[in-house]
Amino acid sequence: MPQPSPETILARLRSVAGPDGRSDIVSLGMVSDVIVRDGRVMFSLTVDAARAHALEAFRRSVEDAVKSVEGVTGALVVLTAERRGNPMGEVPPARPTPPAASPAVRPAPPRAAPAQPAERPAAGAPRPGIPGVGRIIAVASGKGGVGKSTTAANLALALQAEGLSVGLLDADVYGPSVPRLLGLSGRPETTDGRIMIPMRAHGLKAMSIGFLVEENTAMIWRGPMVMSALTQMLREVDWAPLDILVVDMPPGTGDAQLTMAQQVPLAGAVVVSTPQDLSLIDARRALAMFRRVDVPVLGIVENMSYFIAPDTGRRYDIFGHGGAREEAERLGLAFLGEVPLEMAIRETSDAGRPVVATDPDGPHAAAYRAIAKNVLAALSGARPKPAPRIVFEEAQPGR
Ligand SMILES: Nc1ncnc2c1ncn2[C@@H]1O[C@H](COP(=O)(O)OP(=O)(O)OP(=O)(O)O)[C@@H](O)[C@H]1O
Repeated sequence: MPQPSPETILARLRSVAGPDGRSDIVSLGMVSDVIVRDGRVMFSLTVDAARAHALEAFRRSVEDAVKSVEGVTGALVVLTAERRGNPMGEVPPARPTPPAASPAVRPAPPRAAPAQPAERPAAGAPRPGIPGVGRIIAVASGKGGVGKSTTAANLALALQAEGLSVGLLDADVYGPSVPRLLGLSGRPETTDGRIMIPMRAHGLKAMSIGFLVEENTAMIWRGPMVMSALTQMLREVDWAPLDILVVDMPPGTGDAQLTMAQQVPLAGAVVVSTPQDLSLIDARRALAMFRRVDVPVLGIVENMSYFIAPDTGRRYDIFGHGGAREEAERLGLAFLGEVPLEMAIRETSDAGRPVVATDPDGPHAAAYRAIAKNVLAALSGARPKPAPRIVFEEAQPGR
Protein backbone atom coordinates (compact mmCIF):
# COMPACT_ATOMS: atom_id res chain seq x y z
CA MET A 1 0.00 0.00 0.00
CA PRO A 2 1.50 3.40 -0.88
CA GLN A 3 2.29 5.49 2.16
CA PRO A 4 0.30 8.70 2.60
CA SER A 5 1.99 12.01 1.85
CA PRO A 6 2.38 14.71 4.50
CA GLU A 7 -0.25 16.69 2.55
CA THR A 8 -2.77 13.84 2.97
CA ILE A 9 -2.09 13.83 6.70
CA LEU A 10 -2.48 17.62 6.88
CA ALA A 11 -5.77 17.36 4.97
CA ARG A 12 -7.05 14.92 7.61
CA LEU A 13 -5.78 17.18 10.41
CA ARG A 14 -7.72 20.10 8.94
CA SER A 15 -10.87 18.32 10.07
CA VAL A 16 -9.64 18.03 13.67
CA ALA A 17 -10.83 20.86 15.89
CA GLY A 18 -8.34 22.51 18.23
CA PRO A 19 -8.70 22.47 22.00
CA ASP A 20 -10.96 25.53 21.79
CA GLY A 21 -13.40 23.44 19.71
CA ARG A 22 -13.64 26.06 16.97
CA SER A 23 -10.79 26.35 14.43
CA ASP A 24 -8.94 23.29 13.17
CA ILE A 25 -5.47 22.46 14.45
CA VAL A 26 -3.74 23.23 11.14
CA SER A 27 -5.29 26.69 10.82
CA LEU A 28 -4.39 27.33 14.45
CA GLY A 29 -0.74 26.75 13.51
CA MET A 30 -0.37 23.96 16.05
CA VAL A 31 1.03 21.32 13.69
CA SER A 32 4.78 21.12 13.02
CA ASP A 33 6.32 19.65 9.88
CA VAL A 34 4.79 16.24 9.28
CA ILE A 35 7.29 13.44 8.79
CA VAL A 36 6.13 10.22 7.11
CA ARG A 37 8.46 7.20 6.96
CA ASP A 38 7.28 3.77 5.87
CA GLY A 39 3.73 4.65 6.76
CA ARG A 40 4.74 5.96 10.20
CA VAL A 41 3.74 9.52 10.87
CA MET A 42 5.38 11.86 13.33
CA PHE A 43 4.81 15.49 14.19
CA SER A 44 4.40 17.77 17.14
CA LEU A 45 1.53 19.94 18.30
CA THR A 46 2.41 23.24 19.88
CA VAL A 47 0.29 23.89 22.93
CA ASP A 48 0.26 26.23 25.87
CA ALA A 49 2.78 24.95 28.42
CA ALA A 50 0.34 25.38 31.28
CA ARG A 51 -2.17 23.08 29.59
CA ALA A 52 0.22 20.40 28.31
CA HIS A 53 -0.88 17.79 30.83
CA ALA A 54 -4.58 18.53 30.49
CA LEU A 55 -4.29 18.07 26.75
CA GLU A 56 -3.10 14.47 26.87
CA ALA A 57 -6.52 13.11 25.77
CA PHE A 58 -6.51 15.65 22.96
CA ARG A 59 -3.07 14.48 21.83
CA ARG A 60 -4.33 10.91 21.73
CA SER A 61 -7.40 11.87 19.69
CA VAL A 62 -5.13 13.56 17.14
CA GLU A 63 -3.01 10.40 17.00
CA ASP A 64 -6.17 8.34 16.41
CA ALA A 65 -7.25 10.69 13.64
CA VAL A 66 -3.90 10.18 11.92
CA LYS A 67 -4.10 6.41 12.33
CA SER A 68 -7.47 6.41 10.57
CA VAL A 69 -5.81 7.61 7.35
CA GLU A 70 -5.35 4.81 4.84
CA GLY A 71 -1.77 3.56 4.65
CA VAL A 72 -0.76 4.87 8.10
CA THR A 73 0.88 2.08 10.09
CA GLY A 74 1.71 4.12 13.19
CA ALA A 75 1.64 7.63 14.59
CA LEU A 76 3.70 9.49 17.14
CA VAL A 77 2.27 12.84 18.09
CA VAL A 78 4.06 14.79 20.76
CA LEU A 79 3.00 17.95 22.52
CA THR A 80 5.40 20.83 22.31
CA ALA A 81 4.90 23.28 25.10
CA GLU A 82 6.65 26.31 23.77
CA ARG A 83 8.14 28.79 26.15
CA ARG A 84 9.55 31.89 24.64
CA GLY A 85 13.21 32.55 25.34
CA ASN A 86 13.72 29.14 26.87
CA PRO A 87 14.12 26.60 24.10
CA MET A 88 14.88 23.70 26.40
CA GLY A 89 11.73 24.18 28.43
CA GLU A 90 11.78 25.61 31.89
CA VAL A 91 13.96 23.87 34.37
CA PRO A 92 12.03 23.89 37.60
CA PRO A 93 13.90 24.25 40.85
CA ALA A 94 15.37 21.19 42.52
CA ARG A 95 13.06 18.74 44.20
CA PRO A 96 12.76 19.43 47.90
CA THR A 97 13.24 15.85 49.06
CA PRO A 98 15.34 13.12 47.52
CA PRO A 99 13.64 9.78 46.93
CA ALA A 100 13.92 7.75 50.12
CA ALA A 101 16.30 4.81 49.91
CA SER A 102 14.44 1.65 50.78
CA PRO A 103 16.26 -1.39 52.07
CA ALA A 104 15.82 -3.70 49.12
CA VAL A 105 15.17 -3.64 45.43
CA ARG A 106 11.75 -5.03 44.75
CA PRO A 107 8.86 -4.25 42.45
CA ALA A 108 7.04 -1.21 43.75
CA PRO A 109 3.33 -1.69 44.32
CA PRO A 110 1.30 0.16 41.73
CA ARG A 111 0.83 3.69 42.92
CA ALA A 112 -2.48 5.43 43.08
CA ALA A 113 -3.15 7.96 40.38
CA PRO A 114 -2.21 11.50 41.32
CA ALA A 115 -5.04 13.42 42.92
CA GLN A 116 -5.38 15.81 40.01
CA PRO A 117 -4.09 13.93 36.99
CA ALA A 118 -5.20 16.61 34.56
CA GLU A 119 -2.93 19.19 36.13
CA ARG A 120 0.71 19.78 35.51
CA PRO A 121 2.69 18.78 38.58
CA ALA A 122 3.79 21.78 40.56
CA ALA A 123 7.37 22.86 39.97
CA GLY A 124 9.55 21.16 42.54
CA ALA A 125 7.05 18.37 43.22
CA PRO A 126 8.41 14.82 43.20
CA ARG A 127 7.63 13.03 39.93
CA PRO A 128 5.27 10.09 40.28
CA GLY A 129 6.86 6.66 39.85
CA ILE A 130 5.83 4.22 37.16
CA PRO A 131 3.35 1.64 38.40
CA GLY A 132 4.90 -1.81 38.61
CA VAL A 133 8.46 -0.52 38.10
CA GLY A 134 10.58 -0.91 41.23
CA ARG A 135 13.54 1.40 40.71
CA ILE A 136 14.67 3.63 37.90
CA ILE A 137 18.37 4.32 37.60
CA ALA A 138 20.15 6.59 35.15
CA VAL A 139 23.44 5.83 33.45
CA ALA A 140 25.00 9.15 32.56
CA SER A 141 28.26 10.68 31.44
CA GLY A 142 29.64 14.17 31.34
CA LYS A 143 30.48 13.83 27.66
CA GLY A 144 29.83 11.57 24.68
CA GLY A 145 31.85 8.59 23.59
CA VAL A 146 32.98 7.33 26.99
CA GLY A 147 30.97 4.12 26.62
CA LYS A 148 27.88 5.16 28.57
CA SER A 149 25.45 3.23 26.36
CA THR A 150 27.64 0.12 26.29
CA THR A 151 27.83 0.28 30.08
CA ALA A 152 24.07 0.83 30.40
CA ALA A 153 23.24 -2.21 28.24
CA ASN A 154 25.73 -4.51 29.93
CA LEU A 155 24.77 -3.26 33.37
CA ALA A 156 21.11 -3.96 32.59
CA LEU A 157 22.05 -7.50 31.55
CA ALA A 158 24.23 -7.97 34.62
CA LEU A 159 21.36 -6.84 36.88
CA GLN A 160 19.20 -9.38 35.09
CA ALA A 161 21.82 -12.03 35.81
CA GLU A 162 21.26 -11.20 39.48
CA GLY A 163 17.73 -12.52 39.07
CA LEU A 164 15.97 -9.20 38.54
CA SER A 165 13.56 -8.30 35.78
CA VAL A 166 15.13 -5.39 33.97
CA GLY A 167 14.23 -2.86 31.29
CA LEU A 168 16.46 -0.55 29.29
CA LEU A 169 15.14 2.84 28.23
CA ASP A 170 17.14 4.79 25.71
CA ALA A 171 16.66 8.41 26.72
CA ASP A 172 19.41 9.49 24.36
CA VAL A 173 16.90 10.77 21.85
CA TYR A 174 19.55 12.65 19.87
CA GLY A 175 21.69 9.57 19.28
CA PRO A 176 19.81 6.44 20.27
CA SER A 177 22.12 3.42 20.49
CA VAL A 178 19.97 0.81 22.23
CA PRO A 179 18.61 -0.64 18.94
CA ARG A 180 22.19 -1.23 17.75
CA LEU A 181 23.43 -2.44 21.13
CA LEU A 182 20.67 -5.00 21.52
CA GLY A 183 20.44 -5.87 17.82
CA LEU A 184 16.82 -4.74 17.64
CA SER A 185 14.91 -3.21 14.79
CA GLY A 186 11.30 -2.75 13.85
CA ARG A 187 8.56 -0.95 15.63
CA PRO A 188 6.97 -1.82 18.97
CA GLU A 189 3.41 -3.12 18.91
CA THR A 190 0.74 -1.36 20.87
CA THR A 191 -1.92 -2.90 23.08
CA ASP A 192 -4.78 -0.55 22.34
CA GLY A 193 -3.19 1.73 19.81
CA ARG A 194 -1.63 3.74 22.61
CA ILE A 195 0.36 1.73 25.15
CA MET A 196 3.49 0.40 23.49
CA ILE A 197 4.75 -3.08 24.24
CA PRO A 198 8.49 -2.85 24.85
CA MET A 199 10.77 -4.70 22.45
CA ARG A 200 12.65 -7.66 23.89
CA ALA A 201 16.25 -8.74 23.52
CA HIS A 202 18.42 -11.02 25.63
CA GLY A 203 15.61 -11.12 28.19
CA LEU A 204 15.50 -7.33 28.60
CA LYS A 205 12.52 -5.14 27.85
CA ALA A 206 13.73 -2.21 25.77
CA MET A 207 12.42 1.03 24.41
CA SER A 208 14.12 3.66 22.28
CA ILE A 209 13.12 6.55 20.09
CA GLY A 210 15.19 4.66 17.53
CA PHE A 211 12.28 2.20 17.19
CA LEU A 212 9.87 5.02 16.45
CA VAL A 213 11.75 7.03 13.87
CA GLU A 214 13.95 5.93 11.03
CA GLU A 215 17.61 5.35 11.72
CA ASN A 216 19.75 8.17 10.35
CA THR A 217 16.82 10.56 10.45
CA ALA A 218 18.22 13.91 11.42
CA MET A 219 16.54 14.59 14.71
CA ILE A 220 16.60 18.26 15.40
CA TRP A 221 14.17 18.30 18.24
CA ARG A 222 13.22 21.16 20.41
CA GLY A 223 13.47 20.61 24.14
CA PRO A 224 9.78 20.26 24.94
CA MET A 225 9.37 17.77 22.11
CA VAL A 226 12.17 15.68 23.58
CA MET A 227 10.50 15.80 26.96
CA SER A 228 7.21 14.73 25.48
CA ALA A 229 8.82 11.77 23.69
CA LEU A 230 10.63 10.79 26.88
CA THR A 231 7.44 10.99 28.92
CA GLN A 232 5.72 8.75 26.38
CA MET A 233 8.54 6.23 26.48
CA LEU A 234 8.35 6.18 30.27
CA ARG A 235 4.64 6.26 30.86
CA GLU A 236 3.02 4.90 27.73
CA VAL A 237 5.04 1.71 27.56
CA ASP A 238 3.92 -1.48 29.20
CA TRP A 239 7.02 -1.78 31.39
CA ALA A 240 5.50 -3.54 34.38
CA PRO A 241 6.43 -5.69 36.11
CA LEU A 242 10.04 -4.61 36.38
CA ASP A 243 12.43 -4.59 39.28
CA ILE A 244 14.75 -2.06 37.66
CA LEU A 245 14.56 0.22 34.67
CA VAL A 246 17.97 1.37 33.47
CA VAL A 247 17.83 4.69 31.63
CA ASP A 248 20.60 5.47 29.15
CA MET A 249 20.76 9.26 29.44
CA PRO A 250 21.94 11.57 26.68
CA PRO A 251 25.61 12.53 27.20
CA GLY A 252 26.42 15.89 28.69
CA THR A 253 25.21 18.11 31.45
CA GLY A 254 23.23 20.82 29.71
CA ASP A 255 19.70 21.96 30.35
CA ALA A 256 18.27 19.01 28.42
CA GLN A 257 19.97 16.50 30.71
CA LEU A 258 19.09 18.47 33.79
CA THR A 259 15.43 18.63 32.81
CA MET A 260 15.40 14.92 32.04
CA ALA A 261 17.09 14.01 35.28
CA GLN A 262 14.33 15.92 36.94
CA GLN A 263 11.44 14.52 34.92
CA VAL A 264 12.32 10.89 35.42
CA PRO A 265 11.63 9.56 38.93
CA LEU A 266 15.18 8.39 39.49
CA ALA A 267 16.28 6.29 42.44
CA GLY A 268 19.89 7.02 41.60
CA ALA A 269 22.48 7.65 38.94
CA VAL A 270 25.59 5.85 37.76
CA VAL A 271 28.20 8.12 36.19
CA VAL A 272 30.50 6.60 33.57
CA SER A 273 33.89 8.12 32.92
CA THR A 274 37.14 7.17 31.26
CA PRO A 275 40.25 7.64 33.40
CA GLN A 276 41.55 10.74 31.61
CA ASP A 277 41.50 14.04 33.45
CA LEU A 278 39.30 15.74 30.88
CA SER A 279 36.68 13.07 31.08
CA LEU A 280 36.80 13.27 34.87
CA ILE A 281 36.21 17.01 34.79
CA ASP A 282 33.08 16.32 32.76
CA ALA A 283 32.08 13.52 35.11
CA ARG A 284 32.28 16.03 37.97
CA ARG A 285 29.79 18.20 36.10
CA ALA A 286 27.45 15.23 35.82
CA LEU A 287 27.70 14.64 39.55
CA ALA A 288 26.91 18.29 40.21
CA MET A 289 23.93 18.07 37.88
CA PHE A 290 22.39 15.14 39.74
CA ARG A 291 23.04 16.88 43.01
CA ARG A 292 21.12 19.89 41.77
CA VAL A 293 18.03 17.78 41.21
CA ASP A 294 18.48 15.72 44.38
CA VAL A 295 19.13 12.45 42.60
CA PRO A 296 21.55 10.33 44.63
CA VAL A 297 24.69 9.39 42.74
CA LEU A 298 25.20 5.66 43.25
CA GLY A 299 28.81 5.87 42.16
CA ILE A 300 31.29 6.07 39.32
CA VAL A 301 32.26 3.45 36.75
CA GLU A 302 35.62 3.70 35.05
CA ASN A 303 35.31 2.54 31.45
CA MET A 304 38.16 1.74 29.08
CA SER A 305 40.14 1.54 32.26
CA TYR A 306 43.06 -0.54 31.09
CA PHE A 307 44.04 -2.74 28.18
CA ILE A 308 45.08 -6.38 28.24
CA ALA A 309 47.31 -7.30 25.31
CA PRO A 310 45.68 -10.29 23.64
CA ASP A 311 48.98 -11.93 22.79
CA THR A 312 50.80 -11.61 26.11
CA GLY A 313 47.96 -11.04 28.53
CA ARG A 314 49.93 -8.07 29.85
CA ARG A 315 48.00 -5.22 31.29
CA TYR A 316 48.55 -1.66 30.05
CA ASP A 317 47.10 1.32 31.85
CA ILE A 318 47.17 3.44 28.74
CA PHE A 319 45.05 6.25 30.06
CA GLY A 320 46.61 6.28 33.47
CA HIS A 321 44.15 3.83 34.99
CA GLY A 322 42.57 4.57 38.35
CA GLY A 323 41.60 8.19 37.82
CA ALA A 324 37.92 7.53 38.41
CA ARG A 325 38.58 5.48 41.52
CA GLU A 326 40.66 8.32 42.98
CA GLU A 327 38.08 10.84 41.92
CA ALA A 328 35.32 8.82 43.57
CA GLU A 329 37.34 8.67 46.77
CA ARG A 330 38.03 12.38 46.66
CA LEU A 331 34.35 13.13 46.26
CA GLY A 332 33.26 10.62 48.88
CA LEU A 333 31.42 8.58 46.26
CA ALA A 334 31.35 4.86 45.70
CA PHE A 335 33.62 3.46 43.04
CA LEU A 336 31.40 0.91 41.34
CA GLY A 337 33.99 -0.81 39.20
CA GLU A 338 36.20 -0.73 36.17
CA VAL A 339 35.78 -2.10 32.66
CA PRO A 340 38.79 -2.76 30.44
CA LEU A 341 39.26 -1.31 27.00
CA GLU A 342 38.56 -4.47 25.12
CA MET A 343 37.97 -5.37 21.51
CA ALA A 344 35.43 -8.02 22.49
CA ILE A 345 33.35 -5.40 24.31
CA ARG A 346 33.34 -3.12 21.30
CA GLU A 347 32.67 -5.82 18.74
CA THR A 348 29.89 -7.49 20.67
CA SER A 349 28.09 -4.29 21.55
CA ASP A 350 28.38 -2.91 18.04
CA ALA A 351 26.95 -6.21 16.73
CA GLY A 352 23.94 -6.21 19.06
CA ARG A 353 25.32 -9.02 21.18
CA PRO A 354 26.49 -7.44 24.45
CA VAL A 355 29.21 -9.37 26.17
CA VAL A 356 27.23 -10.05 29.36
CA ALA A 357 24.58 -11.86 27.28
CA THR A 358 26.88 -13.68 24.91
CA ASP A 359 29.81 -14.58 27.18
CA PRO A 360 28.22 -14.52 30.62
CA ASP A 361 31.03 -16.46 32.27
CA GLY A 362 33.86 -14.53 30.66
CA PRO A 363 36.05 -11.94 32.40
CA HIS A 364 34.28 -8.94 30.85
CA ALA A 365 30.87 -10.09 31.99
CA ALA A 366 32.46 -10.52 35.43
CA ALA A 367 33.46 -6.85 35.42
CA TYR A 368 29.89 -5.76 34.67
CA ARG A 369 28.45 -8.21 37.19
CA ALA A 370 30.69 -6.80 39.91
CA ILE A 371 29.40 -3.34 38.99
CA ALA A 372 25.79 -4.56 39.08
CA LYS A 373 26.30 -5.98 42.57
CA ASN A 374 27.71 -2.66 43.73
CA VAL A 375 24.82 -0.77 42.15
CA LEU A 376 22.36 -2.96 44.03
CA ALA A 377 24.29 -2.42 47.24
CA ALA A 378 24.27 1.33 46.68
CA LEU A 379 20.53 1.26 45.95
CA SER A 380 19.87 -0.52 49.19
CA GLY A 381 21.84 2.13 51.01
CA ALA A 382 24.89 -0.02 51.78
CA ARG A 383 28.37 1.18 51.00
CA PRO A 384 29.48 -0.91 48.00
CA LYS A 385 32.47 -3.18 48.44
CA PRO A 386 35.52 -2.25 46.41
CA ALA A 387 35.15 -3.81 42.98
CA PRO A 388 37.40 -6.83 42.58
CA ARG A 389 40.23 -6.39 40.19
CA ILE A 390 39.94 -8.65 37.19
CA VAL A 391 43.09 -10.71 37.01
CA PHE A 392 44.11 -12.25 33.73
CA GLU A 393 46.45 -15.09 34.43
CA GLU A 394 47.37 -15.94 30.91
CA ALA A 395 46.94 -14.77 27.38
CA GLN A 396 43.40 -15.30 26.18
CA PRO A 397 43.45 -15.69 22.44
CA GLY A 398 40.53 -14.14 20.70
CA ARG A 399 39.73 -11.80 23.55
N1 LIG B 1 35.14 -1.02 27.47
C1 LIG B 1 35.15 -0.85 26.17
N2 LIG B 1 36.10 -1.42 25.38
C2 LIG B 1 36.14 -1.23 24.05
N3 LIG B 1 35.27 -0.48 23.38
C3 LIG B 1 34.29 0.12 24.10
C4 LIG B 1 34.16 -0.03 25.53
N4 LIG B 1 33.10 0.70 25.93
C5 LIG B 1 32.57 1.25 24.83
N5 LIG B 1 33.27 0.93 23.74
C6 LIG B 1 33.04 1.36 22.34
O1 LIG B 1 33.17 2.76 22.30
C7 LIG B 1 32.22 3.32 21.39
C8 LIG B 1 31.36 4.33 22.16
O2 LIG B 1 30.60 3.63 23.12
P1 LIG B 1 29.11 4.05 23.49
O3 LIG B 1 28.27 4.24 22.28
O4 LIG B 1 28.66 3.11 24.54
O5 LIG B 1 29.47 5.45 24.15
P2 LIG B 1 28.52 6.60 24.65
O6 LIG B 1 29.25 7.25 25.75
O7 LIG B 1 27.16 6.08 24.92
O8 LIG B 1 28.52 7.48 23.37
P3 LIG B 1 27.44 8.55 22.95
O9 LIG B 1 27.32 9.40 24.11
O10 LIG B 1 28.09 9.20 21.77
O11 LIG B 1 26.21 7.76 22.64
C9 LIG B 1 31.42 2.15 20.84
O12 LIG B 1 31.94 1.75 19.60
C10 LIG B 1 31.64 1.05 21.88
O13 LIG B 1 31.53 -0.25 21.33
